[in-house]
Amino acid sequence: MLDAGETDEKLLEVNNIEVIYNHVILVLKGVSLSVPKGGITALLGGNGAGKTTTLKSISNLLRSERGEVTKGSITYHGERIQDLAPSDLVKRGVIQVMEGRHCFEHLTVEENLLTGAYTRSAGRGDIDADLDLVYSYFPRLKERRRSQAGYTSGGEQQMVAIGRALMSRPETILLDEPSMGLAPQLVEEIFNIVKSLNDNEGATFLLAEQNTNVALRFAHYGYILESGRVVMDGPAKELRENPDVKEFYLGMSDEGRKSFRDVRSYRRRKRWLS
Ligand SMILES: Nc1ncnc2c1ncn2[C@@H]1O[C@H](COP(=O)(O)OP(=O)(O)OP(=O)(O)O)[C@@H](O)[C@H]1O
Repeated sequence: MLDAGETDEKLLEVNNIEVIYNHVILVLKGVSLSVPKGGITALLGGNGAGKTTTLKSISNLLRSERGEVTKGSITYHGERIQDLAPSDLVKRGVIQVMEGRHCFEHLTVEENLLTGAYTRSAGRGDIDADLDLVYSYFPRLKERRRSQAGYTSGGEQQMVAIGRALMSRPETILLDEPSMGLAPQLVEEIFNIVKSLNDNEGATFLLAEQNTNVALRFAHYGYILESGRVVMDGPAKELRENPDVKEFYLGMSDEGRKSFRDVRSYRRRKRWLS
């Protein structure tokens, strides 16, 4: 059964992609995933698993890092998007919010938001209406609209980064590690806003997150990446109940602490998969 807001229309399809950095470093070894329209899909995994690389492959931001998709394909609404410039992709409705917030520190909060509308030819009236929409989701940003972004808190900068993405009126938002460096209460606040944007505006999300716990509470579906491969995927509810996910990603297990032997057999299994 589909959760509220989620449809079974496939929007974004990543088919068996391989990514190589600097012509030699193989980082993604055949990643496939599919993002339904109106859903929140989570890309999970530890440091270096390949989450950011997957998002950048989709948004075409690899080239500046000497990275390249060498095999496989990526389609959006059935159209191959691999050769599009990132700005053309934004025009088609796909935008990435980079890890680490990336605000223009010397601009005010509102000026930062306005930069998000640059790909559109909308008039001032439409843009003002979109600003109001962003402020309705992030009332804190309205209070701080005239503050220099560099002097706002980490949580507010994350809100600016998401708000700026919203200004391009995206259909799909690729959100990289929204919880990074934020206190638990703020992480909860950000994820609640993601959920309301999904519920009320129908925004589709693909989010990369190390915080499996919070991501699986808010997402509809999850993919777990390890060493550049998807090792497990399923509806978020099922992943939350899966004993291996509980043990290795959520830090809990039904049978109490597993023995070292069990851990070793899991590691063997992981090695076998990689
Ligand atoms: N520009 C680059 N050149 C070479 N190797 C890279 C580059 N960017 C990333 N890598 C390597 O690719 C692998 C995957 O990195 P990636 O950033 O995609 O992982 P991640 O799952 O997002 O991890 P994190 O949560 O730490 O950001 C890592 O081993 C990393 O060292």
